[in-house]
Amino acid sequence: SAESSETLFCPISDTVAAEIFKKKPRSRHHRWRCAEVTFTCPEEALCQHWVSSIREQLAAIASRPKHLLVYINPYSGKRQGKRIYERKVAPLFAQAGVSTHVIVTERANYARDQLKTGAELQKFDGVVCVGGDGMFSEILHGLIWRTQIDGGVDPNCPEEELIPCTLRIGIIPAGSTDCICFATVGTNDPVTSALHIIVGDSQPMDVCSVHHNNTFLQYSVSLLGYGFYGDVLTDSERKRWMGPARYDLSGVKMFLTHHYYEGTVSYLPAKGIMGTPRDAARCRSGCVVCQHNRQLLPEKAERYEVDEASESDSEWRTLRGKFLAINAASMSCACPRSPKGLSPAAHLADGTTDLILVRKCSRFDFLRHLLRHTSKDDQFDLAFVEVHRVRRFCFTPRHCQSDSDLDLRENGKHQIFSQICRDHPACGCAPAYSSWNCDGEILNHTAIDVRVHCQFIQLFARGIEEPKVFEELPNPCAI
Ligand SMILES: Nc1ncnc2c1ncn2[C@@H]1O[C@H](COP(=O)(O)OP(=O)(O)OP(=O)(O)O)[C@@H](O)[C@H]1O
Ligand SMILES: CCCCCCCCCCCCC/C=C/[C@@H](O)[C@H](CO)NC(=O)CCCCC
Ligand SMILES: [Ca+2]
Repeated sequence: SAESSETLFCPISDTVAAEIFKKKPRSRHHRWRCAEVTFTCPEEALCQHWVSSIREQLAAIASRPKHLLVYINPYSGKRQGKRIYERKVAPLFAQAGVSTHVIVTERANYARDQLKTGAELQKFDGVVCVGGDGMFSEILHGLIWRTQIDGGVDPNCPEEELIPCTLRIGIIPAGSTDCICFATVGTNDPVTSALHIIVGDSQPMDVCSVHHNNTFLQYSVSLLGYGFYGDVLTDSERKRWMGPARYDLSGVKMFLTHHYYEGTVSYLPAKGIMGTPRDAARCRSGCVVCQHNRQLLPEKAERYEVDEASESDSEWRTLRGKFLAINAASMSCACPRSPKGLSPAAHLADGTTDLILVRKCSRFDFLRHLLRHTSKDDQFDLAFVEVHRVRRFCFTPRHCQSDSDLDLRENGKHQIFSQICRDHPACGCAPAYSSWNCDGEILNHTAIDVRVHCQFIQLFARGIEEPKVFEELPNPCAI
């Protein structure tokens, strides 16, 4: 009788593929590809039995999503989002039996607003965004907001214990920076991300809430940057038509302008935790530092009391000065521009953020600091740079000590003058204020209060896998 064969869908990493097929691993680490493995057996009935058993086993894995809500931003990055999804991702979802409800966004905040109020979320196992960090931010805001309102929690209160979101978020990278995807997967490759979604991976992630007085402003998972990165973002928004290259042009421009800003930073150091921002070790798949530090935090009710106690214990530290940049990196912020990131030893899910203060220095020194983001040298090993691992911090710009100053400034006057100064750096008048870059969005307040919420959301990812040495791999024939 004729032999029967059936091809099964099997995502594997390059290194495992190399071991199975005895090829050399490809140089671009962390990419996953589909491989076809054909099994043959002498009887068709037996073959069908195998196929249906394997399908049943796969369907029984509860962590694998079966129904996904997908939002595509058609204007992300090089405007390839729709094409990337249709050509590279949709066929994989179909092959893996994942059903989808796909929505192409019609305007900015379309996805966020739908998730906040309209979308019926009960029937989905996760929400996927096709786009960049801004699109991810929309999904994050929609889901967090919806969860708090449904649970009766007031997001405007900075002390409120937020309710974590249960729906996982998937990112199909199609943006300009793709920092969140890169730092959680190790590459910004749509096929790899689709496969992590299909196999149902989970990666917890910290979320910072940002408040001004008692008003909620925004959530952040990657970079909160005042000074250099705030100015780069403000300038680059007017060059959106250039696509991803806008950041390079604005980066050079803002480096040459060399503005510094005065202000006061207060922070609550993360005490008793494992890890420091100067460690050589990195946050990797199954990170023990993240697991350990999560366990240090007491459960909900007690945690609130402990935070209150430590804050009143005056463990807060305060620094004043002139800063070229104030950055809070809740994760490494690794991206194709800087594969080691703004804070290479930061952790995805340890309940802390790395507060990096770059004080006023010469252009030459600032360039040394920036260039070290792209080399092996330590960007913190410079006299004008300091870094602290913190649970919470506040910033107040120098000219903003009272509420009345604040209202005047934020209602336009400051915006107009700082814009004139930015556009005409030759006027010699340095602007008093920068803006906060919050995961690629500009905040419209400069005095902010930031608090880290440990492991607040879950992504369809598994963290960056350490490349394995060949000999360490099990022999597939022996399993
Ligand atoms: N249909 C749409 N039309 C215009 N803007 C949109 C639309 N859908 C989403 N947006 C907005 O586009 C902005 C940029 O999107 P996104 O982050 O996906 O791309 P990017 O800026 O190129 O990438 P990155 O954030 O990685 O730098 C987001 O702020 C998002 O709110
Ligand atoms: C003169 C040579 C200088 C070389 C310096 C390279 C330093 C690169 C560090 C890159 C840090 C990226 C941090 C990520 C921030 C994202 O949340 C945000 C949203 O996508 N992207 C930007 O704000 C876009 C920010 C782009 C900054 C360039
Ligand atoms: Ca963190």
